[in-house]
Order: sequence, then C-alpha cells, then structure tokens
Amino acid sequence: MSKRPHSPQESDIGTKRPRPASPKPFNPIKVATPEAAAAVDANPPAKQLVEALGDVVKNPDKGDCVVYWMRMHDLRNNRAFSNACEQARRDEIPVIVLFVFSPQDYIAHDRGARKIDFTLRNLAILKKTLADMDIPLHTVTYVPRKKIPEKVLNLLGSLGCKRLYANIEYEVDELRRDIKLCELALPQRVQINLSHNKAIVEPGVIFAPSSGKPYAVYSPYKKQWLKIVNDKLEHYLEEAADPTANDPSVRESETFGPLFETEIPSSIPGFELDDADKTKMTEVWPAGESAAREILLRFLNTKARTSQLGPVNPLADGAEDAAKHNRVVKYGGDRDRADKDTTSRLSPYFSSGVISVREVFRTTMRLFDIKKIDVNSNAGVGTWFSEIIWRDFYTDVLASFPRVSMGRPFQEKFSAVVWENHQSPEESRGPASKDSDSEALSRWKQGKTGVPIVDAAMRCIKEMGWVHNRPRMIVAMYLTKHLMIDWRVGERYFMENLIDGDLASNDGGWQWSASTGVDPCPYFRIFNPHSQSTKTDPSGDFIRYWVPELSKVRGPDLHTPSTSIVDKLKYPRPIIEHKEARERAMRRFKNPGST
Ligand SMILES: Cc1cc2nc3c(=O)[nH]c(=O)nc-3n(C[C@H](O)[C@H](O)[C@H](O)COP(=O)(O)OP(=O)(O)OC[C@H]3O[C@@H](n4cnc5c(N)ncnc54)[C@H](O)[C@@H]3O)c2cc1C
Repeated sequence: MSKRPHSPQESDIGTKRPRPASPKPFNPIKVATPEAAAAVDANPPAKQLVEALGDVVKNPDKGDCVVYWMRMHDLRNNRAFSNACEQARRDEIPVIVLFVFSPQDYIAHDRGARKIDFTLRNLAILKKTLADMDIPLHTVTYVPRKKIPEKVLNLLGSLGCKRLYANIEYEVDELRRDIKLCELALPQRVQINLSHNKAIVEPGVIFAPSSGKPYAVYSPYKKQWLKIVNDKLEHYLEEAADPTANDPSVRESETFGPLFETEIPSSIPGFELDDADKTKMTEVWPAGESAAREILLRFLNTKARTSQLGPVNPLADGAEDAAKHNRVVKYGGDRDRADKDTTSRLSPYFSSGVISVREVFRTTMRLFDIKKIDVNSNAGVGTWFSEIIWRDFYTDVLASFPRVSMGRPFQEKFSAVVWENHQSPEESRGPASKDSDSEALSRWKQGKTGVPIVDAAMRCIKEMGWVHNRPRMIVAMYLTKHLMIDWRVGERYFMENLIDGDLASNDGGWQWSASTGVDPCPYFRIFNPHSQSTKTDPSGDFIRYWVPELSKVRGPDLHTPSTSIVDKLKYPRPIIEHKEARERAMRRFKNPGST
C-alpha cells in the first residue's frame, strides 16, 4: 500500500495502543475516524491559530537577530521573509533564515522524493542568493516531529532571537504545530509572527453572505473572490518588499558566522531519488525563481510546440514568439488538450512557492493591459485566471473543512461506499508497499490498464512527475469509478509521485473525481474514458508518445483498440468494460454499503 498525504494527529484517531518498548518505524495512521474528523471540523485549527496569534508577546526584547522560518511552500521572497527583514532593519540586527527538515512529516504527508529533491535544489540556489546578501540560510533536521516547536524555540534561544516570522501552512498537523509554537513561545517571551502568503485571498475571508459559512461550491466562491479582489486590487496583488541585506559583519559573528557553512544536503535519507530520475527531474523542472519566471514568460508569449510533449526542458530553444497565438491566448479553447503543450506547467513552482501567484497575476495583467480581473473576457487569460482561483478555493476548503486534511470524504455519507481496495484507518498506517496492491491497482500505477488514455497519463506521471489536468481527471475517475478503488489510494500515489504534490489541490481533484468532495462531479456522471480520450487527445500524439506499443495505430482504434489489435501489438486487454464498470459504480454510490 502506498503512503498517503493526510496526517491527523495520532492521539485522536484509531484505537489507543500500549506504548512500545523500543522505538518503532514511524507509521502514522492517515485516515481519521468520522468522530475525530467531525470534532476537528467543529473547531478548525485554522481558527484556533488565529486566536493563538491574538495572544502572542506584544513587546519582546530586541534580541540579537530576527529569524524567518522558511517552509516548503515558500521557496522565494515572500511576506513573512519581507516582514522579518523589515524588523531586522529597524532593530539593526541581522536576519537569519531557517529551514527545518522533518522526515516524519514527509512520511505523514506522503511527500514524494521528487518534490523533496525539487525543494533541495531550490534551497541550494536560495542559499547562494541569500549569502550574496550576507543572509545565512541555516538548515536543521528535527525528529520527532511533535518536538519541532520546542526544538525551534531552543534554537532561537541559542541565537538570541526574540522574534520569529513564518508563513502559515494550512494542513491540520502544521496548524497544530504552530498553535503549540505560540503557546510555548509565550513564557519565553518570543514573539511569533505568522503571515498568509500562499493564496491571493487568504482562507477565512470569503463567506456566503446568507449563512456566514465558507463556500463548498466553486462558482459563488469565485464570484465573491472576484468582487473582493477587484475592489482592492493593489492590496491583494501587492508583492512583498525585496529582502534587505545584512551588514557583512554578520559573517564575523561567533554565533551567526558558522550558519553560512551549513550545507544544503543533496538528499534526505529515506527520500532519495535514483541518479537517472534526479538527472531527468533537473532537466524537466529546472529550479529557481528565474527559471520559473522564464517559464511564465514563455507561456505568455510563445506558441505551443508538440516537441514539448514529453520529459524535456521547458526552456529548450525553438519557442516561437506569437502575440496572438501564444499559449495563454489559446488557453480558453486548448486547455483540455493533452496532445499539445497548452498549459503553463507552473504547478511545481506554485506549489513550492518558487513563483508568487500575485506576481503571476501582475505580470500577466501588465502584458495584456488588464485593469480588472474578468474571467469571462480577455480570451484565454480570463480562463487561465479562473483555473488559478481553484487553487485559492481548495486552500480555503482545506482550512475551513479540515476533515479533508484527515483522509475523510467531505461528504461523509459516501464513506460507506464499498471499494475494491479500501483505505480504512488501520490500513492507512505504514509505509507504501506494492506487495498489497491488487492486480488492478498495480496495472493502473504501471499504465497497463488496457485503456490507452489512462495508460498514457499514468506513464507520463511515472516519467515526469506531472501530467496535464484533464488526464489527471480521467485517471482519477477511472480508478475510483471503473476499478472502484478508494480515492485515498490514488491520492497517496499522486502525492508520492507528483513534483507539484499539494494536499489542497490534490485532495480537491481526487474528491471531485470520486464524487465525495466539495462541489464534486455527481456520481452518476461517470467519464467514458474512450470518449474523453478523443476530446483530450484528438491527434493521438499524446497516446502515441507515451504508449509506444500503439505508435502505429491511427484513427478511432487508438482510443479504443479492438481485441485483435491489442493482442497483435501485445498491449493489455482492458481490465473491465465501461458499461459493466458504470453499472457497478452507480449501484454502489446509489446505496452506499451495497456491493
Ligand atoms: C486528481 C487531481 C489531482 C491533482 N493534484 C494536484 C496537485 O497535487 N498539485 C497541483 O498543483 N495541482 C493538482 N491538480 C490540479 C491540476 O491538475 C494541476 O494544477 C495542473 O494540471 C497543473 O498544470 P499547469 O501548471 O500547466 O496548469 P495551468 O492550466 O497552467 O493552470 C495554472 C495553475 O492554476 C492552478 N490550477 C489549475 N487547475 C487547477 C485545479 N483543478 N485545481 C487546483 N489548482 C489548479 C495550478 O496552480 C496551475 O499551475 C490536480 C487535479 C486533479 C484532477
């Protein structure tokens, strides 16, 4: 069974067990009980954190330095860093950047080796950039994860720091960690300053006026989002001020000088990439803010290229400038085409915070002379903005309905649906083990289901750590409705393999496809993968690229090859026929609990 991303607090899930005599491998249960999830929903940790922040130390001593705790979603300049620099400048003391590696959190959240490698590559670039400004980037590894607040505060004590800055992470575990940090910092007279940075509109701002509750449906959320942002455009799109350099004398300090020497590791034990994958990821997903900006500019200014379909460098030569036929302008009509290089491929950069979503909006609006965000006009630009707003929506959902961060369906009524591979609380414990995969699950992961579009997409993920949105929807719907395998199994697999793995968007996408989430696809609307295939890959180039067994097949046969074709080409026969699968899924969803 593969790992999955949700990590409810161990104490409130499952049954209590006696304490082990010797240390055991860290295998947290990742699916909460319905009761635990309901209790957390009733008093969301995001709300508790806001309350805790109202109670922090008001006038701490100046101390010897200000620390900015950089987190996994923050790998560039951002609000917390900028605030930390501003405070350090005012107090005429240095700013120190801290990054904490927490392998237990990576296990609990199913962080994949590719995403961790991407983080390390970005940190290595940041380390150099910051050192040029005499700002040390210091890294530490802390285990167990529950002790992180104490350990961070101890470190602050040894650095003489009285003010800590960080951006908020909205997963339940991380929110609870920060609540504890605030509590423990009080008696030590350390001020904790936390900022919202991930989304354009932070969670908790958008409510349904009639009920005063957060939205669980995208359209009214988007409508409110547009109103709020357009009313205060400068505020919502304002970029954090650039960091200010430290005085070079910081390098001579006995306390701070050695922090410049901490090396960014090339891997984290237990999350190593093999050499070939590491080389490929470096080529396909170049690290650093300037690479991210260049990828954005290519999307905004140049034409799609078929040569960019596979695992290739996004900045490869040969992009053709085009004012009218560039990818963003064509996005409205082409965004569902997996056989073209139609989308921005910025998701890894957004999800690790290598590029700021506010900067992306500002750059795009400047280029197209847009004064107001209108998702219904400006050709493809409006549609593209609308897609990015989904990211804000799912972040809001994560903070407002924390059950989705605990492995529970948003719609609890569907928890009784019978799955072929069920993800029960007890089964969710433990590291990934392919041994317990059923044959169907194993074939899905390997891209050998016998459905060409599904296999092409799954092979693309395996090879690149990324696939276009429409094939993600198709494979997620296929796993949950055709194979009737628990969405949490697929969600874990995505988290482990995607370079853009993000709990909010991944859970949102999976629960949409499984019909269990906020604003989901209704359970009776089951994609026919063969007709979806003709829409997303009308040229067949995507399938032919990723499924070379079918590279000579043309026309409709490519999407639904006959038994004689597949047998001849040694391509697998489908695991299940669409009609049979559809009937089973309808039966099980209509009466959750029945088979
Ligand atoms: C089952 C499933 C799982 C997913 N898992 C993730 C994930 O782990 N991480 C992730 O970033 N996205 C996820 N998505 C959303 C979406 O597929 C990717 O963001 C998109 O394919 C990234 O490609 P792009 O950057 O070229 O997107 P573009 O089309 O260029 O869109 C620009 C940006 O908008 C945001 N965006 C676009 N579509 C969505 C969406 N449906 N939901 C949320 N944000 C969106 C992304 O940040 C994306 O980079 C998932 C979707 C599904 C159906």
